Amino acid sequence: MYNVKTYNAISPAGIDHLSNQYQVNKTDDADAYLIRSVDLHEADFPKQLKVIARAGAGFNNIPLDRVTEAGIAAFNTPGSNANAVKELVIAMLVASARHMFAVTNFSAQHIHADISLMKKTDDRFKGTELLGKKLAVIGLGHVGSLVANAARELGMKVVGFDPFLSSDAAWHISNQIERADSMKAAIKDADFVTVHVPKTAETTGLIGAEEIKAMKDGVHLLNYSRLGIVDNQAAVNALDAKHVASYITDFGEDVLFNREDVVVTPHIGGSTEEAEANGSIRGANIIMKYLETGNVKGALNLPDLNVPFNTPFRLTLIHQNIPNMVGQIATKLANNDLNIEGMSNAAKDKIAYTIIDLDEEPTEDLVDALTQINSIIRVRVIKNQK
Ligand SMILES: NC(=O)C1=CN([C@@H]2O[C@H](COP(=O)(O)OP(=O)(O)OC[C@H]3O[C@@H](n4cnc5c(N)ncnc54)[C@H](O)[C@@H]3O)[C@@H](O)[C@H]2O)C=CC1
Ligand SMILES: O=C(O)C(=O)COP(=O)(O)O
Repeated sequence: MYNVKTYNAISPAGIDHLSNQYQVNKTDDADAYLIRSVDLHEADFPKQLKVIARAGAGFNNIPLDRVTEAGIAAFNTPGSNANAVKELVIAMLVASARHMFAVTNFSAQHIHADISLMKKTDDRFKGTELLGKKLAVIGLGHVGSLVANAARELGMKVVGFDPFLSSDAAWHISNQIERADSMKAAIKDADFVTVHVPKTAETTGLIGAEEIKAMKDGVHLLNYSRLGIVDNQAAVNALDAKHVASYITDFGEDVLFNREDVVVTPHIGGSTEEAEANGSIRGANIIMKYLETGNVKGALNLPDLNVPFNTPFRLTLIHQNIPNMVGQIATKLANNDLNIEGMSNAAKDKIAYTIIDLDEEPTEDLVDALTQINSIIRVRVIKNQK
């Protein structure tokens, strides 16, 4: 039986997807965590924790260095909630162009009045259309590409900027999206700017005072990525100067509250029934695959290694990516008279991962001996359940 611990509201679809070999939230001493955006930076991890699956895209809540040092595999589920974010961003584009937040406030305050009369004397709620306006999309991954394509479908001119665009992501972008070579080129004449990049040291403050200054007067700015990617104080200064028309973000901060020109949604970009179910089912699949086979695809801190599991036992080893590791491991197995049926190895940056298939069960002494090799981080024995 494997133990899974969940954090945040995890869709029951993912919990129900786990096989009967799994029990959920019965103990803190879990083999796997299934999480959303809980901040794990200060968390201690139980010794037997082997995998963290983040149901969702952003993984800045996981202390990847510390998790890797503890031999814990970490995964996210990029794309599982991208459509949810896209739909909300499109809604916010329309809402900002049509002053929808000021309009609903006005209506709420004039509940008994014939409010349709006001528009005959007052044109403060006259909006603009998206058709023909220019949208700059910063970051063209799972979310950004969907936003760009949808805005194009609405008749907007769309320009994208993503210096690290993967070839896979490029396939999903309409050929009608203009490609900018720099952030400045993308934002300079955009009516709307929306940001869809992960939060990293490099993207913190990506949209600061200088970038906002380079935008055109009356721009609408959207941040559905993370707190800190847009410098909120710089955005407020530009709103005060009437340079930015509105700022719409999923990540609130004190400086943003009580302003008519700011809309803060409470981190709900990915909060739909469908997106939460997608993410939790993908998270459950990741956990089952990793715990039951050791195979890895798309981890944040381990290389891909997918080997059909056809022997009764398997050893998996997470270790430093340095010379002679595989030699040392093979020698320990030979010293224990264990025949290697199959062996595969892959590396990602400083970390390597080795899978060894065996007909016989490795002894505890062998596992101890392997664990004691300098630079081996974690050794696991997996019994084939099939
Ligand atoms: N508000 C919400 O509820 C949600 C927020 N997000 C946030 O959106 C982010 C993006 O999500 P996905 O599109 O699924 O991730 P993704 O990994 O598919 O795409 C991110 C893209 O950003 C690009 N990028 C990285 N640094 C860049 C830079 N300096 N300038 C321009 N582009 C850059 C990458 O090359 C990549 O194509 C997540 O990391 C998360 O923080 C994602 C889902 C829901
Ligand atoms: O997937 C993401 O990056 C999100 O921001 C969604 O976060 P959540 O799972 O709703 O806490």
